[in-house]
Amino acid sequence: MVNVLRFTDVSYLRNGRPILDGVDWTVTDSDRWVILGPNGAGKTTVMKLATANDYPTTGTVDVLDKRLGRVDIFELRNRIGFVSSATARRIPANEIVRDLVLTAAYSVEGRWNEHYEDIDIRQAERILAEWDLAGFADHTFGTLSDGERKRALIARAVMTDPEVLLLDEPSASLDLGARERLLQMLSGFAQSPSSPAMVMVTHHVEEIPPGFTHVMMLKAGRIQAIGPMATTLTADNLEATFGMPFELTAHDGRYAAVARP
Ligand SMILES: Nc1ncnc2c1ncn2[C@@H]1O[C@H](COP(=O)(O)OP(=O)(O)OP(=O)(O)O)[C@@H](O)[C@H]1O
Repeated sequence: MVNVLRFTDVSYLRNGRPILDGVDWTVTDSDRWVILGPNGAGKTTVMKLATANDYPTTGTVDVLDKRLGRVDIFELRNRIGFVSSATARRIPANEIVRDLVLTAAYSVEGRWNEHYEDIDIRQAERILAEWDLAGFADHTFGTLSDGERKRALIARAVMTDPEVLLLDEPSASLDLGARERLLQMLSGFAQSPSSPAMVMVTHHVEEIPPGFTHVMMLKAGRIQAIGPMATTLTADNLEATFGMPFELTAHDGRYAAVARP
């Protein structure tokens, strides 16, 4: 078991306000984590630290066994897969989907003068098929639906064989069918022993893919509950995190929560 992420007593202050406070969290290579919490709880800030895009104010963050602040973060970022709505905004609308995935191996957006190896081309084709994008390989990113875009960004993120895959609200804005298709794929990916550690931010228990093993529940920058999914995702912890009582049901590894009257 290898530690992929380790937060030790992490705080993150802005304008004198704690955005994160006393966060202790360890992710090992076989873990699949969900970070759940209301708007403004600090979920995206956790992702910023976990992707080496920012530093804690106090406490320490180790990413892939390297202490932030002491390591060349560019070397580290090549080993991290990250998908967020901001990632999508950086992709030119005329980028060809096959190139979008293929160029990840060379850490550039847009295809320039790289000489691609056959092995990379085969890997890109395999990953496109795995994420149900084979039929879109020659399409441009700008013509894809939201669901197809999300899958294309995940395909790009896994192209480099990252040691951790971080997804910030991957199913936000998707219609029911697109969401369910994405969740099925994420669930399959999460359950494969060859997949990297995964961390996914969401607002909704309905969006937790089966196969995710742990949950961190954040409220106002502090951990409200943390641990294995089965024992930590409870109606009581949801109430403590979201500030209202819920009826929580679980069926075949999927969860649903509705307000208790
Ligand atoms: N650099 C910053 N400067 C000032 N305030 C910040 C900064 N970064 C985050 N915040 C504030 O910290 C709080 C937590 O933000 P964050 O984006 O991490 O929350 P979140 O849980 O991801 O929210 P959402 O679910 O709405 O995306 C918010 O109130 C936000 O306005």
